[in-house]
Amino acid sequence: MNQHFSSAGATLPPGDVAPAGDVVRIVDLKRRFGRTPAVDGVSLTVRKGEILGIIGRSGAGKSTLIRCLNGLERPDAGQIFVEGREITGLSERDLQPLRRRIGMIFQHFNLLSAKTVEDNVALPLKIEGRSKAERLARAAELLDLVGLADKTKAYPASLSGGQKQRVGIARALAARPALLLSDEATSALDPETTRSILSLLKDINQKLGLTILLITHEMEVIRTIADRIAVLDAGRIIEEGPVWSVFADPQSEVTRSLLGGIRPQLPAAIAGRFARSGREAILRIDIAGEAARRPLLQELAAAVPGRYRLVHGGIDHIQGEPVGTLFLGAATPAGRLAEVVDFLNARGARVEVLGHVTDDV
Ligand SMILES: Nc1ncnc2c1ncn2[C@@H]1O[C@H](COP(=O)(O)OP(=O)(O)OP(=O)(O)O)[C@@H](O)[C@H]1O
Repeated sequence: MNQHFSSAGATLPPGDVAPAGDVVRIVDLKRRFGRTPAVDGVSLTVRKGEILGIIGRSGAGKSTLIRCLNGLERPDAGQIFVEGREITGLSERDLQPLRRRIGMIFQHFNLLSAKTVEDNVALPLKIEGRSKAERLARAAELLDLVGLADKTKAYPASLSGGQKQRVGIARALAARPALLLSDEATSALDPETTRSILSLLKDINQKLGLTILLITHEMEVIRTIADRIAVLDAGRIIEEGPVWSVFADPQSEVTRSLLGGIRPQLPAAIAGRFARSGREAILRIDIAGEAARRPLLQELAAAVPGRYRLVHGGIDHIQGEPVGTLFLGAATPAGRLAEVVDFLNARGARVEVLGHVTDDV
């Protein structure tokens, strides 16, 4: 892997080689603007072949983190290693070859309107001084990969947003980067086009083993393609883990709020009928992994007598793991609701009693 850096001129202090498999390693990175700590001690690793999603609200520090990573911003403290080479502190000249190891795609595509699709894709290779024949062959190969083989001679203005982003992806891959950095790459696209671009990115990740760092404010994007998620807030990583487990059991209020839009909610028609005298409790049951695989409801009915019915919810699959929320109506003999909650908790479910209804919702 290090052969790419023969001209980088960066020397590594002993012991500072990133472990094999880490494409990016960020250690205690800090960057402040006046009194604002935009990035406030971020440590993060992007492993070879994975898709890591970084999510955060507006102002969380995502752009600053990216700008530090691609060398556009100088951090105040901390270190960034790309394929084991430290980039922090390098001169602009020494940074250039390392910068080429990172391909970027952007929200607004950043294509050159006066150049054809093929020339846009080949541009990074022109900058590298590759021959025209080599550039055209690589552009053709990449346009085929992104499904635009018939648009070689077209100009960006004649393309749809999704097609423009496909050109952006092809261009980002031209110089065979170690990392693809996606900065809100689907934020300007409609939901259907977003799905097709995400599916293309996943496909490329699997086919080429390409490592992807994806910055977004949309949980749906993370859910669809990321392996791991890191939640950034006020310049800090406040939560990190496999996507399915963070979705199943978010630890922070910020993550819960970011997940708000895509987590199942009790329909307002039911919540609006909560009544003090209701006999039937409505429970929210969050389950994932093992708890979602077992016949939980059957076991519950056998352990605590009562009438149980599913009023809303279901099981989704994230990275092949079952993750879901069930809204259960539980009419149990007086005083036994606590047993239901304890039973479910003991089997790894998280349970919340939302309210009570009369039997007819
Ligand atoms: N050049 C700058 N000068 C002053 N303050 C800055 C500068 N760049 C960023 N900031 C501040 O740093 C904090 C983090 O900003 P940043 O743009 O990195 O967040 P973000 O997560 O990318 O937000 P968004 O999603 O809105 O782009 C914000 O409070 C922002 O106002």
